[in-house]
Amino acid sequence: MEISYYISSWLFTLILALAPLFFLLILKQKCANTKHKLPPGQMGLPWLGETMDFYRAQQANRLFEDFVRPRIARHGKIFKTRLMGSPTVIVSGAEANRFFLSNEFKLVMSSWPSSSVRLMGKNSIMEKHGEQHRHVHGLIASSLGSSSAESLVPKLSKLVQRHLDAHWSGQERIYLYNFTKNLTFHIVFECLLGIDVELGMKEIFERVLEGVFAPPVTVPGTRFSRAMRARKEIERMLVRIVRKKKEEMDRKNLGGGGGGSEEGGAVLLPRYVAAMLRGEMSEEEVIDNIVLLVFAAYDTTSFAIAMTFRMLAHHPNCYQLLLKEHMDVKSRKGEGEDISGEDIKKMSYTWKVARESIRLFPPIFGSFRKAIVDIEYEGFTIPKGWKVLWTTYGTHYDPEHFQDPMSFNPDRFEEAMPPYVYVPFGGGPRVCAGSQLARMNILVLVHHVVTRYDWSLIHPDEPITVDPLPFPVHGMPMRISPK
Ligand code: HEM
Repeated sequence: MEISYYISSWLFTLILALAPLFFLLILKQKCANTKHKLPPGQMGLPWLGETMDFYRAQQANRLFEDFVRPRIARHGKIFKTRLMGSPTVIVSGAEANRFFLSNEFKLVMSSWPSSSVRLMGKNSIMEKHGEQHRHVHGLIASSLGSSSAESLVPKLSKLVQRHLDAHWSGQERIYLYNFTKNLTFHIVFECLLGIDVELGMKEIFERVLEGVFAPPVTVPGTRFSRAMRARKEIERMLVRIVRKKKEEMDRKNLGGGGGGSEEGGAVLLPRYVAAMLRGEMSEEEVIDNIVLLVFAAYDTTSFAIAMTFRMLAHHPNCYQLLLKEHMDVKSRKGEGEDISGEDIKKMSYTWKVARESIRLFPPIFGSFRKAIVDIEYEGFTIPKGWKVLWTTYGTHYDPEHFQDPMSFNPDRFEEAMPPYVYVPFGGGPRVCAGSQLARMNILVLVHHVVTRYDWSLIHPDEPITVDPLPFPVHGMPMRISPK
């Protein structure tokens, strides 16, 4: 009796003594919860999260309609989910684009699947940060600043005509998307890099690109292991080409301050090799960045061209305006005289048509970043290590920025856009380094097609699928006849 009385009074004293401590702990937890408030949203199943819904929507090219929009309606423009095991916050709107894209390296860093990194190489621009990133980005961007890109026009125009002669002459039906892929591949190598395309090169590159988003399984027979083998083949080819260029430039003593510009203006390989000779880039960096450029340019530009023609087929009035623009350019040329960088400036309506097509059909839906610190944004905390996904659709399809957003209206580009609203080429330090080349590629091809051929689409509403970037399922067959 005495013992039980002793124990209960001892317990009572202990509880009394610890009560303030418990109270403080609960208070602290509550404060922490309100201070570190996670965005609303569903994390879904363990590890898998909402991955299946995300990929189903993406594959049908309905990521915004079927995945993002319903969640914005439920939770608002910032919401959390879980994709492929990673807690992820999806953000929408111009302010979110500005915040996350301009804070690259400070709050976030771009985040690619390990298969992409292994196939592009760990020395490519996608894996570079800070000063090293700025150097490589600067080399590409200065080769393709608007005036340098315009200096590529004569070469690009000859290449386009050569491809039209080789693949369209005498044909009644061509596959536009497949044609533009082949053409873009040659443009990147021959016009931008200054490398002749060798037999079988494109097929090997395609095998590399097929594995870029595949699971990184190295068992023989998988997409990824095939892609890794192709990557080694490409590497051998490129090492030979880069070393040959290095010897040539070494002999001519062209490594110095001119950055290789003595070797031919905007052409990039001599610039890369000059940086190598100055000790600013390694051979591995040059090789990895060549592979990365093909990956960055190939499917994106081809899809942009395909969608521009699709929109022209759907909007005959716009086509008439565009055709007049090109016939005017052609009529001012002498017999056999080719277009120049100056003529590109006269294709402003065509560029509006292309920009509007890319707004509605962005080749890249957005991209992933990883939080490198805890981020406070809009009253929520995004914990360090979480992924952030910004999307082009978040602004491109928003009536706040684009009146009647799903309608095709090239004239909306007469007004200047506020920053971070029209973002098919991204923004901030990682803004697309090749947007000017994409512009030249689109304008020059459109010019030669519409001035030389009458054309119509065989499937004007051809379905688009995504794997991992969007493309028309039948390769966009077109009926053509010479004018
Ligand atoms: C219509 C065609 C194109 C579209 C829509 C496009 C879109 C984009 C986007 C959205 C990004 C940023 C990705 C991110 O923020 O993570 C990007 C980056 C990049 N693009 Fe493009 N691109 C196109 C064509 C090209 C071409 C033709 C080239 C070069 C030949 C190119 C080279 C690059 C490079 C090097 C980067 C990485 C920049 C960096 O990390 O600093 N792109 N592109």
